Amino acid sequence: MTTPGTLAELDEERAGSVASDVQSSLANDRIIVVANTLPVRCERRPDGRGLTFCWDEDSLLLHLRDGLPEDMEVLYVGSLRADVPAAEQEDVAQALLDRFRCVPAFLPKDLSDRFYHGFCKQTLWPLFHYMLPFTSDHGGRFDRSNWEAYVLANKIFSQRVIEVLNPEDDYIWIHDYHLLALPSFLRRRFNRLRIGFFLHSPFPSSELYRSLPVRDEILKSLLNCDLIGFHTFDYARHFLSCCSRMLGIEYQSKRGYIGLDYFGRTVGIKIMPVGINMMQLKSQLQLPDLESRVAELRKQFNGKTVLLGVDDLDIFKGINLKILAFEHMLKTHPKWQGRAVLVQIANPRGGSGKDVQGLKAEIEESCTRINEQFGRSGYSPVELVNRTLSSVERMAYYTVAECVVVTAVRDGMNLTPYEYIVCRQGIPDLDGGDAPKRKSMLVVSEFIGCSPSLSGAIRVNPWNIDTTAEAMNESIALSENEKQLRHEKHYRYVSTHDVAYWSKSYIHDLERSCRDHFRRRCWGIGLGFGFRVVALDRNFKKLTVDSIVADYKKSNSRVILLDYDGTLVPQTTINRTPNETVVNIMNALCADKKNVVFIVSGRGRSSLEKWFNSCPELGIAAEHGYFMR
Ligand SMILES: O=P(O)(O)OC[C@H]1O[C@H](O[C@H]2O[C@H](CO)[C@@H](O)[C@H](O)[C@H]2O)[C@H](O)[C@@H](O)[C@@H]1O
Repeated sequence: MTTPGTLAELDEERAGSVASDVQSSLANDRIIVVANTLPVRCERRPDGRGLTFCWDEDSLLLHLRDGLPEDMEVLYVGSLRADVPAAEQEDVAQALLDRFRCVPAFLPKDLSDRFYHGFCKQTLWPLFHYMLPFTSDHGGRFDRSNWEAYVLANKIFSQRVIEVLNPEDDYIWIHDYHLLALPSFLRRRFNRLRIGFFLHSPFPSSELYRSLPVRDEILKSLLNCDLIGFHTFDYARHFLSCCSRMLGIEYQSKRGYIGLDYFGRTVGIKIMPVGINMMQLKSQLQLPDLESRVAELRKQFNGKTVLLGVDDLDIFKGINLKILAFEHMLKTHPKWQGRAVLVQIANPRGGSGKDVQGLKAEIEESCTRINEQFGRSGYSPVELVNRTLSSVERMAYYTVAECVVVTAVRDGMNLTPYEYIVCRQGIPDLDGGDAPKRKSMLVVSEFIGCSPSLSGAIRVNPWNIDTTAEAMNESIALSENEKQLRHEKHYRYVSTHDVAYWSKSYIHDLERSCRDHFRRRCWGIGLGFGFRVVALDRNFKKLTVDSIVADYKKSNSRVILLDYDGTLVPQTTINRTPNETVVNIMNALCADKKNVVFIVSGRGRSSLEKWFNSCPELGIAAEHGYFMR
């Protein structure tokens, strides 16, 4: 289990090495950021003719640009949150490319449903949040057609990438669980492409992950990347143990870097929790609307202590557990009756499936029961806000809240506590009076990615209603001084580990992981007898003999792998024994200390050993690798 200290230390160590040489070597390169959705909002014009677009300022992917070198071009590939009829797609694609450097992937409706609502939301989302998806509630079986739709959708994303790709100069950065199959499609085409991946959701324990029928395909696809990023040490650890148990691939750790060897490449593992966009949040704190909204809320909750929850309406956010814990707190600490209010914002963005409808009904029922039992004139203990709030409204709630409570049963990261801390720092006159005192309190689930980074938060097991109720009581009852100290500690961390810090660190490691792609040279040579040489580089491009000879002379360490039939002897000959020239060439190659030479063949060991008896330095991998000399 990692501690905040060790994670932070690892960050600092790495950040120190985000040196200017890396930044300058990245300048003029281009990065293609691929995610399920583009960081643009679109709306149909009121007259129904065409769409209008603007940047989605709430999108994390939009702000990762802040950590990249200024002159690094960023291109986005992803889908739009809108149905675009086929007749409009070309114009929309052109407009998005020209104005936003965005490349849309249009998926047919049926495919998109089976990809997103099917495999993403019915299989991967529950599994990655520790719920076995193949129970009777979820159809009782693995739906292979949804997986096929997922693969096909990923292929369509890869085609959009390939259309704009410059394989020698571009970096690819793929995001989240929707696109786990994408690296395979890209690597298959471009062996030297620089590919990074970041998983925003949790990666579950191997004991759960192993139940997925397509577990190997997904792991292998991820291993086609050069760098795989996770929010926490635990998610990375689970991934590594899946690779070990399911694929037999072990990792090595050297000077703080973790790597796995896969088909001749080292795949780096990066642990780096994401942060928020400090600049954007700070500028929003200056908005005049915010002040007036804060004043309204202060009036509404005058004399009350506000505990706040801000969650997507999703079954893994533990919203009902929070409401039940609050109810328990009112019972066990009656002094809060009439004085404490839980405001729960339930953002309906998450979806509208059967699960979500059931969850909504359950939450509403709990709220009604608590308000009937403890409410009185002018006091409703639980206020449920069942709509999507603007960022200004959300910030106003943060500003008036004494404590934020996150009881998700699993969440990749969860940035609600971070936003809250910055909002509480931003408004100086929280207490009124002369000396502004900034304070904030957090109760957070131990099952969410931000938990290890927030050492001043009260951590809870959200399934335990009693201890969560106690934590809520403790958080609001703590001394003012203690609340200030915890706030200061959190603010220091959150303000220095923002989204720009995250992307800067990620791209630095991606560059480092890919550096030796261009250092190591690799050819495949087929000798057709009659001595016609066909040499191919890693991208299957034909090479000239001159360029091979030049590279050969330059290199200090060479591995030469030779097939036997069709390479050392003609394919058509009946006598398969190598002639004297071939044996001499083998010995000459082996005599050079810079060379390691192997014959790699499906032939039996006895004939190869006999034929090359006079070449003691020559390696033999016979019988398709079952025998090695
Ligand atoms: O619902 P989706 O469209 O499938 O997207 C899933 C969620 O993506 C975002 O959350 C994820 O990334 C966050 C930042 O790294 C992380 O805090 C969170 O734990 C991840 O699940 C988005 O913020 C959510 O609203 C989406 O539901």
